Amino acid sequence: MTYEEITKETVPDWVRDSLSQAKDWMSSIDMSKIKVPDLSNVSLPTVDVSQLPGFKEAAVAPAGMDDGVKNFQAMATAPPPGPVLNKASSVSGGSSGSGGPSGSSMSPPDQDLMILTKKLIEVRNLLKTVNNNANLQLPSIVVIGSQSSGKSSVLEAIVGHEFLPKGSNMVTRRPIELTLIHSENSKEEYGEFPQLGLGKISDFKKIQKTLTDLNLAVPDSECVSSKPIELRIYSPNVPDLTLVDLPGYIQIHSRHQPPTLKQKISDLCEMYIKEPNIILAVCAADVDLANSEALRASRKIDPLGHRTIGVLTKMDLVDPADAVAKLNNPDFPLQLGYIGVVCKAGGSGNAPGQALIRAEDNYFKSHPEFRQANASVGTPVLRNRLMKVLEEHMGRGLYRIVNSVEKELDDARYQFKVHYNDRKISPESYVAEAMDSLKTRFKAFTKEFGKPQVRDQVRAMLEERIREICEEVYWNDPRVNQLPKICSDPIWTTRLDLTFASLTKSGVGRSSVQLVIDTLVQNMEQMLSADQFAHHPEAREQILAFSTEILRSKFHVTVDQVENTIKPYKFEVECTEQEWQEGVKRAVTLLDTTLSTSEQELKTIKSAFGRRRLRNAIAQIKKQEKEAEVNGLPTPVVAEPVSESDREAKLLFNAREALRLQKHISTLQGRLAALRSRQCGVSANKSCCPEALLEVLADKLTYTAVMFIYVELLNEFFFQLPREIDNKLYYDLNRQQILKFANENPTVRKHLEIQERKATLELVMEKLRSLNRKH
Ligand SMILES: Nc1nc2c(ncn2[C@@H]2O[C@H](COP(=O)(O)OP(=O)(O)OP(=O)(O)O)[C@@H](O)[C@H]2O)c(=O)[nH]1
Repeated sequence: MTYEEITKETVPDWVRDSLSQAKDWMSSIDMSKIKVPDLSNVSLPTVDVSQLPGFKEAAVAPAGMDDGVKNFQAMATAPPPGPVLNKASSVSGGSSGSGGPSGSSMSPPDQDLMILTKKLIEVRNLLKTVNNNANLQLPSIVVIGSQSSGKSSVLEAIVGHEFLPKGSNMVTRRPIELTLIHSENSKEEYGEFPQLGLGKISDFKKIQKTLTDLNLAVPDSECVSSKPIELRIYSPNVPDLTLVDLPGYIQIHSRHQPPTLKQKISDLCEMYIKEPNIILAVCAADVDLANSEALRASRKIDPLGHRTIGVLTKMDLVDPADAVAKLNNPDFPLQLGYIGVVCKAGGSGNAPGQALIRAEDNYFKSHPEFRQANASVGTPVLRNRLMKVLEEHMGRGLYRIVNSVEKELDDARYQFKVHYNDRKISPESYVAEAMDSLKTRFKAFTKEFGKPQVRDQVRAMLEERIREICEEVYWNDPRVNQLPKICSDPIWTTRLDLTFASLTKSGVGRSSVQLVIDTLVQNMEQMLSADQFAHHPEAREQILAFSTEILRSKFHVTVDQVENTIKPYKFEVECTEQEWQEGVKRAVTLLDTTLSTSEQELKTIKSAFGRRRLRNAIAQIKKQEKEAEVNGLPTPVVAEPVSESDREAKLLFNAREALRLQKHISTLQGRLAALRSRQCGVSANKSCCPEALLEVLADKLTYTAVMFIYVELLNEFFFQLPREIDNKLYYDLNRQQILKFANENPTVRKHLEIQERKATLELVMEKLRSLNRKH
């Protein structure tokens, strides 16, 4: 391509101007002082323009300049890449020329070569996060070969480190998807297992150990699994490549291995060597190529050898002349050729790296047969060829992948529009929204659960207690109906004091605080079971735990406060006439409800047994009771019948219950009449109307208790809980926990997935378009 052709195309004006300026300067300077690289097949003037005064300033890319322009700068200063299978990379110059695997960083031609591959590897990694659609696959180099053919040694020579599992017990059991990432500006070399999230591993022994463990985790009974292990290696000494190491082909299975193993390995390899992947068929040079399983498999799937590279390992183990002859393998010619390597020099085995490459280079140089035949040999040559072939295949697949990504993107955009009306969310916004809605519901609850509601609860609890006390002390005593006449009798005043004490000393503080706490916890549980929190059991438990924690921390102090403040009522209660009237009213209501409950129970018994039968049975019981009384015997007890079929016993039992209820109803009616009488209209007659006095007392206890429960417990809880929710479930969460929380909700997970897929595909599309233009 001529200078004019180059500049006419996609080059921005400022670059064209700089180059044209450079061209003018060239004619005015002394060419003899300038270093002239070999640009024989380019029609640019043979000059390294970067050496020219003023070029550097002009060529510094302005911020935001895209990679295409940067590439062009590189192209302007470097010799152009040769054809894909450049014979210059044979033993005559290639083994030392293309940058050793563990030597310095890539030389400029390699950098150029790698840009498309690098970008497409990025694209590939992005696509992997979207889905496993076969149409979105970019080519990888798949390494196949018989066991011990030297596959691992070749891969390690390319990487420059020993990191693959070793051992006799079939240690490669899963595909290892290896991505090599050339990190130009860093000296750091490390590996990462993206599926495991172990972070950077700089020790290659550790990488080897992890790989071995992952492989050996496949049980002996299965021996092989198709689940790949992903490994990424970052280094300034590796080219950008994607490789897959597979279990080696076997001839026969051993005693402990499954009989289907041979077939399983073949199937696994066949799955991987399909289009668009490139096949690296590894064969040991000391074995007859006609028997090579790798070549056999590749011939089946790639009969014309368009995408197969043959690698002959162990070249040192055969006569050099024979080795050269094997490289031309006429039985199965490959368009991408054969390359010979020695990955274990001197028989002792060098660690992969510089020393191994030097030893290999020495070996090939020390045998003139290779030089004379201009044979393609050496790991650097192999490495270079892999880069070129991968780039070429990636370039070829570009159009196909652009189309597939476009289709996927259209689909993702459609789904996003139809299902979510293009509404964007983020895991963070979802967490914030979930917490806000919880806090809003909590606030609504605090309004609903004000002092009046708490008071109702505590009062209802004390009413129940009054009922129990009255039943025990008054309503079960037959003399109580004479009370209006005999209430000044000391026996009744003493009883009144006892009743009074049993209410005030019954642990009102503890039980009222516990009652409020139970209600709060119950409400929290209800709140957290509703809506979105139903999807977040862990967060729900956490909120409940710190709610209970706040309440627990306030429990004792609130109980003490309540008990202290109600202490004066343990000795006396003063009340106004107004308060007394209110007390009487409440006592009447209490008796009314108790009365109607008893009446209802009696009615149920009557309708179950019939009035006549019941009357007769009651008469029989009364007779028995009379006889017992006459004879000075205790009242006969009728036990509850065990068998449902014992109808007679059941009747007698219920008759006794009906008798009790009749007496009870009569007592309650008597008490109601007393409470409604003029006698109970004034507070001076307390001992005649104990129910009213207990009601007055309960009211005072309730007001006092609720006041302190509100101040010490509720206010604190209402204030602290929203802050705890913010601190522990919002600010404290790391990115991982936020993602986990959001993904627990299936609706949100789906929304995020489609949104993520769309965003990734848009990014991929952008990268692909820019690459496509450059390509
Ligand atoms: N002499 C010599 N030995 C080699 C060469 N390449 C590999 N070897 C040796 O061959 C043996 C097998 O090599 P590996 O790289 O483990 O072979 P593999 O194909 O990965 O073996 P499996 O993973 O068991 O299938 C090892 O002892 C290597 O040291 C070579 O170029 N020359």
